[in-house]
Amino acid sequence: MDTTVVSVENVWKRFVIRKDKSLKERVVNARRSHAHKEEFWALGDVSLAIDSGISVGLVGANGSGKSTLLKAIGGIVQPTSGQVRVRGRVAALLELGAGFHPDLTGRENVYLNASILGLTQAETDRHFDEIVTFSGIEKFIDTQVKFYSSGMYVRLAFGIAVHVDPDILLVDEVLAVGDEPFQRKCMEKIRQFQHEGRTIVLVSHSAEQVSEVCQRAVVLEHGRLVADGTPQEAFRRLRQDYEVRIQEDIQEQEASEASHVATTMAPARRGRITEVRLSHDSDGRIMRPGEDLRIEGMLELTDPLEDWALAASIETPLSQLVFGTDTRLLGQHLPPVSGTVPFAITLPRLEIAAGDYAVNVAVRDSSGRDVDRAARVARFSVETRGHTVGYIHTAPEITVRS
Ligand SMILES: Nc1ncnc2c1ncn2[C@@H]1O[C@H](COP(=O)(O)OP(=O)(O)OP(=O)(O)O)[C@@H](O)[C@H]1O
Repeated sequence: MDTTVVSVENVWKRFVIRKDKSLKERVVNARRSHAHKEEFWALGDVSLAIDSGISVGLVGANGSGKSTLLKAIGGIVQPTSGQVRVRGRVAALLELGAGFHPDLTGRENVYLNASILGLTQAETDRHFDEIVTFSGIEKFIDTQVKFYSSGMYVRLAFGIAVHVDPDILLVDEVLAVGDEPFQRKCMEKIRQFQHEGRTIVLVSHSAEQVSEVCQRAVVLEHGRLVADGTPQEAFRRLRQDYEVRIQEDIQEQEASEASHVATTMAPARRGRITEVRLSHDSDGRIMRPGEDLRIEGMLELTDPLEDWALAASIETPLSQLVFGTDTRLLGQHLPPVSGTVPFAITLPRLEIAAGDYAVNVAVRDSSGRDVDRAARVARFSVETRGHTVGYIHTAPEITVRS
């Protein structure tokens, strides 16, 4: 039996962007057809088949085509070429307010939306109270939606989407707009949907959310599907790409700082952090939780340092701080140094979860100012046998009494 409910075959989507800047330019160029238009391919040859009852995450950098692909699945965007086939009723939660008429009240929009999604008036009557209660906006149901806050929009849209009995639910990032209790409620509803065997396609930048909800994730890059696997595999791929971009940004920033120093009277650097490496370099930078992480490097000082501090931190590819400290915080007084100074920082028994991490090192003077800061100067990956989410690693022991 064919279990495919969403089939995307060699889909390409071209947008035409007008390059005119002002109204005057538009009027002047109105008759010259192509000169001021630019074609842009938001999707390039994307193929994807989704089985019934599966939850799939669409992930990728800003502008990579996730929303466009979701809209193509929802039938809101027509592919320039290729085919999208969908079996079953689709409910889509797209960007804020999409599908709502601003001048109509919440109540009128519920009926309008439900009828677009294929419900009769009688069916909508039956679900109406549930939708309003779920949304928690009883007081505002007879207010025009143009006066709603973004959270209220999402509450009502989600309320409608989940009560129209969809076989396939498409969700674009919007959930992040709701407050925490509402997000929790939405996640519960999504879990209930999964339990009932419905299919979910979720666009999200949150690794935690995709890992929690989806069994599968696909990565888009410049409109192309570049990876398809478990959420862990997808985010690993994405983080490698992000790491390359972050390194490029850092290099650009350093180059511009250097040229700033060269062209202005900015004070020259008093020292540099060089040759930073991890003790795991020889081992392909793969660690297991509970191992020691040793960071070694050199300080090349132009001026001697009297009262100074050495700092180290670990962060994720998305720049979330996992751990950080410096010798001052640790109450450790470092001896005066000058010239070339080797240093080593050991973080013993690092119980860190599987993932990719970057190391920052900084040297600070007596006033706490950076003498030098080596951002994302070394990287390592941690691999574990089992699967957990979050930043810390532990091997849980779970017992159940029966
Ligand atoms: N209606 C449109 N007209 C012109 N260009 C568009 C249109 N919709 C999307 N695009 C362009 O297509 C590209 C992909 O957009 P899309 O919204 O699918 O990306 P995304 O991966 O969802 O991004 P984000 O993470 O920022 O939400 C972007 O460069 C965007 O500017």
